[in-house]
Amino acid sequence: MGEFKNVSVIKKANVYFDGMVTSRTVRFEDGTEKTLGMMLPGEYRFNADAQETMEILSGELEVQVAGDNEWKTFKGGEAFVVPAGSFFVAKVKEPTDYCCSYMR
Ligand SMILES: O=P(O)(O)O[C@H]1O[C@H](CO)[C@@H](O)[C@H]1O
Ligand SMILES: Nc1ncnc2[nH]cnc12
Repeated sequence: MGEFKNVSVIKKANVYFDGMVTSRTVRFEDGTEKTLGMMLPGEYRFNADAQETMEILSGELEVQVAGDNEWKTFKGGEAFVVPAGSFFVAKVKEPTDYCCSYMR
């Protein structure tokens, strides 16, 4: 599914880590939101208030989700889940395109 239909897109970009990570918010008719983002190479910690699913569209990163003591590599076509109220650390190896789905 390469596109979303009947959505609202918030004009203002979400900017993190001095612009090394940016995203756009897409709002669906049922009130749920996803963000479409790009992460440039670097290491970042992301807080996750709500549970989220990070779908990697292209690129490569290593991820450690809160509490895990291992790093897992994800590439285009793969995804990982971050529990609500936790965080994950990402070591981004190349520009990484992602779609993050937030569970309300
Ligand atoms: O949405 P909050 O909790 O502010 O967290 C966001 O802000 C932090 C970067 O400033 C990252 O951890 C990102 O996940
Ligand atoms: N928790 C998060 N998940 C995905 N992208 C983000 N950008 C900033 N925080 C994020």
